Amino acid sequence: MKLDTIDYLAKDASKQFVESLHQTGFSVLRNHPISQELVETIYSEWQEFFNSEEKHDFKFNVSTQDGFFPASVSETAKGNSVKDIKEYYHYYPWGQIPKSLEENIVKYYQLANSFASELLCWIEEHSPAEVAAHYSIALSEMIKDSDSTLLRILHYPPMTGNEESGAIRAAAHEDINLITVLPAANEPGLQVKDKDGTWLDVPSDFGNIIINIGDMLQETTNGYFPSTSHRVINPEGMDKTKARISLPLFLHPKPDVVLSERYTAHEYLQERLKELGVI
Ligand SMILES: O=C(O)CCC(=O)C(=O)O
Ligand SMILES: [Fe+2]
Repeated sequence: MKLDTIDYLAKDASKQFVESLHQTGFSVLRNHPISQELVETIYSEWQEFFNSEEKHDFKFNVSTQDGFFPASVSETAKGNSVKDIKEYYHYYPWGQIPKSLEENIVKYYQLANSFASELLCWIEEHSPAEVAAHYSIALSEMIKDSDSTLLRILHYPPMTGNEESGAIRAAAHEDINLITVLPAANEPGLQVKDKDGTWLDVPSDFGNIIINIGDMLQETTNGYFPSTSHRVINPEGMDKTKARISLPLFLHPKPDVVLSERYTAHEYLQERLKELGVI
């Protein structure tokens, strides 16, 4: 398996993009319309937030899952017993957000959502007819005005040497949602699992944007678009002292969208959150 970066401005970009998603579950775009300056500003604003004590004033609401998740309650990936070495913030447009961080996050949320909608149109356009026949509504309609789409701001702190044995920044997992839009983080570490089980580095040049398939689109397409395992490995050498910030947007359909004969989006999400021990 090979992950090339695709030029968003190329004539056949949409075709290459969708082919890569079909083959690998991942696609990496350069020359895309998401402002790198905005992404960098967000990284530095949130680094400051995670370094401050203010974050504890925004502790997540258990029932609605918005807000700050400290490392002590951080996720344990499905099938894993050790917690990931990370803390994060869940932003929803209806959820809590520090005033000083609101403007850029709202701007980014809107930009990335409309970009995702264009990419879902690309996916639909290049889906084989027998796959597209199972879309209950247009893919871009599934996420339109959805309250469930989640922007996660992730902070992987510098390594201290006291981490739990076997813990990594993000253990191997698959995303639950339809697709994920992920600007390359400010530090490396993201890897994707090849069909033969080898871990490959995702080309994460600063400025690239990574799109991956989640379980919901895999369910809807009966596996035509695979939801591939990925992880974030720990830094080595000099990089150990560096924090890593990343900004995945998890595109979630509206709850009553029918994904397949077996599931609506709501039913699917509940089942997966239960498995994760989040609810
Ligand atoms: O931090 C990253 O680059 C990836 C994070 C991720 O895969 C996730 O939060 O689902
Ligand atoms: Fe992920």
